[in-house]
Amino acid sequence: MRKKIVAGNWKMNLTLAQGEQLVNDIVAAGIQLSEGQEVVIAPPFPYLTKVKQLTKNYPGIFVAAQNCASEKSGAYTGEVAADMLQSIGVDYVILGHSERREYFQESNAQLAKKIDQALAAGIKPIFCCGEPLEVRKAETQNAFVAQQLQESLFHLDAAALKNIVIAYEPIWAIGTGLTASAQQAQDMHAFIRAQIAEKYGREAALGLTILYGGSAKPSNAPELFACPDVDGGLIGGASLVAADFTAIVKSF
Ligand SMILES: O=C[C@H](O)COP(=O)(O)O
Repeated sequence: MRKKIVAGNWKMNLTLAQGEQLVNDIVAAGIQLSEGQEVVIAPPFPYLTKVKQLTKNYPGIFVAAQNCASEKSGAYTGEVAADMLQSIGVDYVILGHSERREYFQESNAQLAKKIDQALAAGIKPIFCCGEPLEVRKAETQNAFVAQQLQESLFHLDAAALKNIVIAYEPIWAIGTGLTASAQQAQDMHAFIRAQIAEKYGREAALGLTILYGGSAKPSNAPELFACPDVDGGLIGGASLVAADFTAIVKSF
């Protein structure tokens, strides 16, 4: 059975004190996770160690970084290497978020290098893919997402792919209040799984965790998570409010 994950991406929000309060409120909610269910918290870099420390006694709660460097080490001022993240106990790293692609010009090829760095460090990538509105309007979203997968992931072998989580995030639904319908999410998730099956075989595809991201909230999470190919969510805005995030986790 594949893993189910609800991940909270704080993006560039909160002070350390606010982040600590949020994590304390989340753990105090006493979420009961079943086997194979995980909660992942992705704070900004400076808070990773603190969040790891606050969650270390809660099995099923993991910590993610929001990015890592495409190089291993060296003269790259301002960058954070995957090995550094591993050295402070980070479990996952979000790679290829549409905000990184848009504002920091991250390409599919560069993301392939980041994926390799993360895997070499023993950190599991949460690889984000998804189409902008004009692509959705032109109904070419499948080809767009297939290219993202091919150019950033398909150089991996089947063993490496087992450590990848994919997050489908239609860009038109991120932070806009517009959510993909459950049917739109299911259709794309099934398409992604079919792409993986074609390249890596049915067993690999069935074992792959695929998250949905884009204006997910307590009111729509149950319907989205009920879709057979939706294995949880990558939550932005709603992950900053403990009551909303824990309500989404309870929709597993
Ligand atoms: O990483 C999270 C996604 O960008 C979704 O953000 P959102 O829930 O605020 O739309």
